[in-house]
Amino acid sequence: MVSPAIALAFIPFVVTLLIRYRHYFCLFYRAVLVRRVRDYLTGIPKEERAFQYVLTHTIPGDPQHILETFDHWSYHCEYLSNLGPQKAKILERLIYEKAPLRVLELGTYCGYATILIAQLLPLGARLYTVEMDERKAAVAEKVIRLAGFDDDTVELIRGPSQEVIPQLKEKYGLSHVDFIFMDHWKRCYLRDLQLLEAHDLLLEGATIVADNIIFPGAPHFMQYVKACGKYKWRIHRTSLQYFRAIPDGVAQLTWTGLQ
Ligand SMILES: C[S@@+](CC[C@H](N)C(=O)[O-])C[C@H]1O[C@@H](n2cnc3c(N)ncnc32)[C@H](O)[C@@H]1O
Repeated sequence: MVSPAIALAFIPFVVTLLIRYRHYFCLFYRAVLVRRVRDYLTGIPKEERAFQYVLTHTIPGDPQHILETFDHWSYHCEYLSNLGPQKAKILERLIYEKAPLRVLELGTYCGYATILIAQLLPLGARLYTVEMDERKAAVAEKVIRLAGFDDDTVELIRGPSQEVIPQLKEKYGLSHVDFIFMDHWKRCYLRDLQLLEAHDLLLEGATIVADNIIFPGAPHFMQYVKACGKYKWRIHRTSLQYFRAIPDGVAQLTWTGLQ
């Protein structure tokens, strides 16, 4: 049995922890607890609820308006792990600068970054986006079509990245990519980067953008990038989507072509 005096001594420690990490608790509350309760009460998955809101509040065929509607939902209703408006500016600038023709996105989710990228692509460019979760892919498909993009501009590939990447050349006719946006599970970043290298999919000078490099972080991926000598890299410091108080970063790599 813990004596009341010892228990009392812990109170300042617990209070300090709660104050210091309040934003992370808030994230856990919004992203996990609220989601579970609403999933249970409505019987509809969170991403489908978000889509129903977007469908009734947005202008079809206007990708920018769809993005704003998603942002409104994520700020005011339920947290979604979309790229969000701050990081969108970083990605937007890079797409403008690089004007890529063959883009690969790993982790489509609801299609937020997909339509952000697709609306900025030069004429004749194509975006391949990979999602392994069938329910999320179904929502993304509806969002992509709602934004007005057809199969020639955006191809949604259903399946885990580790199975899709080795098939990109033969099955999807994608000989090389010049821009990659990695935003799937962070533990897959390193494996998939090495898969892209092994299957000779990276065009010299290709840009790879990897989200959530600080929170939750991808330390093995960054260690490899820094040590292997095959990439030039930099980190764009920003904050977690829809949580300005939680620091995060987006990594920008350039493939030098050196094996
Ligand atoms: C953070 S969300 C992506 C957000 C999206 N890029 C956006 O900005 O709107 C991560 C998504 O990656 C998907 N995912 C995770 N690991 C994957 C893998 N190995 N292959 C394909 N999809 C994956 C998850 O199902 C989830 O939908």
